[in-house]
Amino acid sequence: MIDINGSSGEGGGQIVRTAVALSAVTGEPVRITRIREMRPNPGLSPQHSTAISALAKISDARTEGVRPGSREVLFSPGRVRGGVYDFEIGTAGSVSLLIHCLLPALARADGPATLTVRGGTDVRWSPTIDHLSRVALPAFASFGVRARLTVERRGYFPRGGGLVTLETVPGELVRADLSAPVAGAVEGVSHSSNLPEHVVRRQAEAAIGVLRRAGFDAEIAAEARALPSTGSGITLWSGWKGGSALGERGLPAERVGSLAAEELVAQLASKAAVDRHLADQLVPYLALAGGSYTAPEVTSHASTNIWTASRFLDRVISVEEGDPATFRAGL
Ligand SMILES: Nc1ncnc2c1ncn2[C@@H]1O[C@H](COP(=O)(O)OP(=O)(O)OP(=O)(O)O)[C@@H](O)[C@H]1O
Repeated sequence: MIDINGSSGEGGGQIVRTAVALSAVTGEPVRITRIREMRPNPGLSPQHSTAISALAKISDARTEGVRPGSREVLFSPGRVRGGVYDFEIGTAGSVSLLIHCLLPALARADGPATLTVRGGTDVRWSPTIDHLSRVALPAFASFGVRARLTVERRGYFPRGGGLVTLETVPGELVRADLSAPVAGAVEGVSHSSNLPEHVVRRQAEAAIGVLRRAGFDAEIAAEARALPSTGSGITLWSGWKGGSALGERGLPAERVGSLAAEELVAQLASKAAVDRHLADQLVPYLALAGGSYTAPEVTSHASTNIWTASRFLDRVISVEEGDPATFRAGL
């Protein structure tokens, strides 16, 4: 049994997701205490407890303390099974974070899996669904993760109701070295639901303006829909780097487009291979398969994720700070 102090480092939800994910992959039971102790709303949020319950279902795990508000969780996994699963995250919780939590286990399952996940696809403080499908999954694929994601319908805060299908095929994870950025054009999607058509156009035009001034051409798809939830956003990507922003009342569409483009331009200015978010999201795969990658910086999410992974796996991850910073894990 591995004991994890959930208030270590960043002390957020990611320690919990990474700990249960690696527990399911290694078969090593884990007890996580002091969960999100320093957050204004301590303990598990509904989003976290849904992720743990979903992973428990896939890995036939025995659990204790998995409910919103809980500060201590026990997770004792069985065998990870492929199959057909249907998960619903209430309160527009992030579909992407749920998938980040399940993916290491699904990659090592006893067969292919098809998941439908309902919840929020473009919500704050989490990867947009396009960051997951266009930036993270291609990078995970370099480590041998075979997954295909289809966005059937977006879901915005607070109503959610997004619908995503994930198909995975298990296999051996393989060492990868992502040391230089992938050269490629900037692509993107500007999207909205139940808002005037000009919102997606203005978001995209503002983004293109910022990107042009920085020397990048971009092709941005426009997606204006009428869905159960209302909202807007834009995600831009190039290789293993992304930038995104979400609309909100009072925030002009031009500002939303510029914010996403400025984020991507800042990431592209670095010689690093991956963006600052992907750098923490890749840690479980680096720890499982070995290899290396470069990132613009070492965030506290990244160092906390390395610490969590080191509790489950012997492979030592070393980090050289700088821009680019190098993350490396031996054979
Ligand atoms: N704009 C973004 N693009 C891509 N990834 C993002 C973005 N914003 C956040 N993330 C990623 O989402 C994850 C958030 O982890 P974090 O622990 O903060 O989540 P949480 O479960 O909401 O926890 P808490 O509420 O305790 O902070 C990290 O992997 C982070 O890199």
